[in-house]
Amino acid sequence: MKRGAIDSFFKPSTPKKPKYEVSTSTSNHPSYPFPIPHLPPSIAEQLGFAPAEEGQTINDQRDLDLIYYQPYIPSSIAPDLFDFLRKELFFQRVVYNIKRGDITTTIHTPRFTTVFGVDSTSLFTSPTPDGDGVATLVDAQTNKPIERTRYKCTPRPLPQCLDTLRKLTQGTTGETFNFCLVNYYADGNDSISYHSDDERFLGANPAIASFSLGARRDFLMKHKPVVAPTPKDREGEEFKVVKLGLGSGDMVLMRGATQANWLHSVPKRKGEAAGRGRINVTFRRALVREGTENYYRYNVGDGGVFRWDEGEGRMVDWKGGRE
Ligand SMILES: O=C(O)CCC(=O)C(=O)O
Ligand SMILES: [Fe+2]
Repeated sequence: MKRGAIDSFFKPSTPKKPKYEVSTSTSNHPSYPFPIPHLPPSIAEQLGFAPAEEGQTINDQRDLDLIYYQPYIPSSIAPDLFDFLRKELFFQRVVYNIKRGDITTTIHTPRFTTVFGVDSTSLFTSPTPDGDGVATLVDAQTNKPIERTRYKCTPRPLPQCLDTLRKLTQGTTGETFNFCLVNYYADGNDSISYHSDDERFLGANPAIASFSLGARRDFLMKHKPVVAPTPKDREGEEFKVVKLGLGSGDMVLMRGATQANWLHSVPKRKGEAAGRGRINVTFRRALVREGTENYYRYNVGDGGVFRWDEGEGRMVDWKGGRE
């Protein structure tokens, strides 16, 4: 008997992770660099059991209104959903300039991003059920194709895989979403700094559903500085930093007064999970065109497309199929 055979006889066999079966149907659109396969049937089927756990309300500090699903995506499919999205979506690494007075600063977004969706003034017609049809952008009121000048950017419809998750999330939360932003944090050096998603184009008290897949990362929240106390502010009130160690499959719904009053971030980190990737998927609702322009500007930009390379184990410049 060969040595390896004895080893494998005595070692408890680690079951090979069943790889999902790739769907042959795809979502296509002229704005996509390449087609995106539909959700693998095994993932789609198990999503029927989501949310895997009931949401826990976190509202023990002023203006904080969260529902934390730990997890939302069943643990049986979270690893496959992570692999699928990382492999099948296209990403950008956006660089942009900000001007403050005479000074221009170049910002290198410290993560990969991608975005799909359009604000509520427009909508994409549904493609045919077999997925072969191509969605066209129409006016939400008249249902007529939009004028070419409505957007400077090129809005992209949600692919079936993300639209399935969007509908599920709408059903669970009772909220409506028309945008999907995806972040890929390649390792512990990728991050998002403290900010709030309080843009006017989201309207008052926006609800944002935020999913985590892959490596566990800390999600920190802190109250915005109270500059001019109003009657509802309490003298000397102190806020605690909220720290959620978001694991694969978790979902945080941020709603109510949260965005207006709290900042959130995913800081850089060193150590154990720092070398592994993490995907964040957020669903939001933009009400007006500025939202669409803003989201495409900061999540697509004008640089190249990246795609996951399984052999290299990293995102690589994607040049296929372009003339
Ligand atoms: O990655 C996360 O969990 C947060 C992402 C986020 O805050 C954003 O995209 O606005
Ligand atoms: Fe955010």
